[in-house]
Amino acid sequence: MVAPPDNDVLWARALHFQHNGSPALRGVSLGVREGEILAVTGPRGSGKTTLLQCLAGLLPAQQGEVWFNSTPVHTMGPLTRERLRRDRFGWIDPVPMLVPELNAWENAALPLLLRGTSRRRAKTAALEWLERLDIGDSARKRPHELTQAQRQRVAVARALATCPTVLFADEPTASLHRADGAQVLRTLTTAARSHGITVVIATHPAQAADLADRTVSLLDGRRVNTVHLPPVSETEGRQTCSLSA
Ligand SMILES: Nc1ncnc2c1ncn2[C@@H]1O[C@H](COP(=O)(O)OP(=O)(O)OP(=O)(O)O)[C@@H](O)[C@H]1O
Repeated sequence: MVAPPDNDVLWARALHFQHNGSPALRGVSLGVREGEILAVTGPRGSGKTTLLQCLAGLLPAQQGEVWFNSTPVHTMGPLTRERLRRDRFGWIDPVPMLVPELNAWENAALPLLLRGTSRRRAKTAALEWLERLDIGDSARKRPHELTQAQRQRVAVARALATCPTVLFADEPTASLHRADGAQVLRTLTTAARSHGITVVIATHPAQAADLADRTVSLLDGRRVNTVHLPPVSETEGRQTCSLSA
């Protein structure tokens, strides 16, 4: 087993995954640099979701390797992967999955509360992110009182509230109208850049060109090309996440 390059926060080698015998990934290798926004594009069924799930430790790689910093994820047991996901990763689904019994700020604060952050600090952090996502006024509303776009903003706030090392976003604007989607993406990428959060986002090529530093394209579970865009030098003025329990 060869350790990944130092400047890659995530690194995958020759990843294979089959869903019930049907191949979804056929030998995908890639590295994700710290602070980078990497877009994963490809037609429906090309393996984008499966790749993100393998990188995030949601699915165990069936063949190949996944490394987070210098730690092999592919050899971790389910509990260790779960802890890694809880402590270091954020995840945004195409359709917002909120707890119906909790209001918007409680949903956004949930990962912090699960980590043991005090309720007061978790609430403060959740409210800050809801404000940044222009949904602060609805902080006390339950999911059924919100529009789909508002629910997705809550899901984005929830993913950012922990200041994850890596944020995985699986077609996060799939359920939104174009204007809503564009604003959510802008807020997400601005927040990620200002906090040094690495982002791996499955998205359409048109959106990828606007928001990502680099694009990896998949077709039938294989990488087909990579587009390099000029690096964005926004490390100056970067904010830090200082939240603790
Ligand atoms: N749970 C599952 N059970 C069986 N097959 C699956 C499952 N999930 C994905 N697949 C299959 O694996 C392949 C890759 O799917 P995946 O969802 O990773 O691609 P995708 O690029 O994210 O597609 P989409 O844009 O439609 O979400 C597809 O052929 C898909 O039908």
